[in-house]
Amino acid sequence: MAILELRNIYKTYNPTKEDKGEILDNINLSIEEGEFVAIVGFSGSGKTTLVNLINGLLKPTEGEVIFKGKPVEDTSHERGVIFQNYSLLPWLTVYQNIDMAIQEAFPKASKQEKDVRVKEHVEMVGLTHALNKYPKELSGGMRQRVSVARALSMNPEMIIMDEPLGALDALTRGNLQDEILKIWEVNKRTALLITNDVDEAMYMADRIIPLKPGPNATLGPEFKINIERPRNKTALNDNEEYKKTRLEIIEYLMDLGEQQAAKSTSSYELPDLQPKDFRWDAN
Ligand SMILES: Nc1ncnc2c1ncn2[C@@H]1O[C@H](COP(=O)(O)OP(=O)(O)OP(=O)(O)O)[C@@H](O)[C@H]1O
Repeated sequence: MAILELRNIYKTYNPTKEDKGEILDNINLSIEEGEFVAIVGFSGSGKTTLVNLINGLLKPTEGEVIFKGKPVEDTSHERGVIFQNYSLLPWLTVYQNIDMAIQEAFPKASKQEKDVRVKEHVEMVGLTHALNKYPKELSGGMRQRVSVARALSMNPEMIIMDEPLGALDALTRGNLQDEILKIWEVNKRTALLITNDVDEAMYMADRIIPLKPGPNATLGPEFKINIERPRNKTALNDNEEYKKTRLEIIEYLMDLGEQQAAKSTSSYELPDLQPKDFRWDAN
């Protein structure tokens, strides 16, 4: 059963102006319960706008976002978002940041239940030693771990990730990818990852859907990643299916980039593409 459906989404931030600045157009997507879907997009193509529409922070100009059969009207702890920029409250400790989220999702839980839940999730991301630290005392990787713990502590049915690991070094990024995958598999959640990293998308997702460059960005054809889980980064480099699909995706994105460059006088950035013969070393 589809847990999330995007139906004919059109989004502009200036509906009344002559130059409407259309961001997204004709976005249609259906995500099944338990799936892990990645959307790979060009910089500035409208990825965050799409996340905010799904999350309920924004409303589509036209079309509908349907979650569990009902139109999304507002944010909800059923959809946990892990943002690009950690978004922790700087005046609260790790414990307090997570406690606040739990308070919102489980207002009737007792103090002790909430305490157990905070500690359980902090432990899940290996930060028990930093429970009483403030965000400024943590590294980027640790802050992002807190964001992951906070999103998951609300027990969301769907985890939505907006380029959550972009700012991290390769080792921390690899470790967090594995942690997120573990949590997704063990808890049988649905996940949507927005990224500009094709390899990250291929390692984590069941299907990859490109978001074409805007204005009027729309979704491209999906690429299925038919590779058994758990996936092993070293083995993936020699997996024929992986190599073939990776090449298809990269060629598709490069073609899109070239078409866009021919149309546009302004410069823009491609997704994080690596040369076709690049080998991804395991961490
Ligand atoms: N509140 C807003 N009002 C007007 N325009 C906006 C607003 N938010 C975003 N935009 C514009 O919408 C377009 C898409 O922005 P968005 O942040 O969704 O893209 P993105 O793919 O997430 O970008 P990046 O890869 O840089 O994070 C950009 O041209 C941006 O300037």
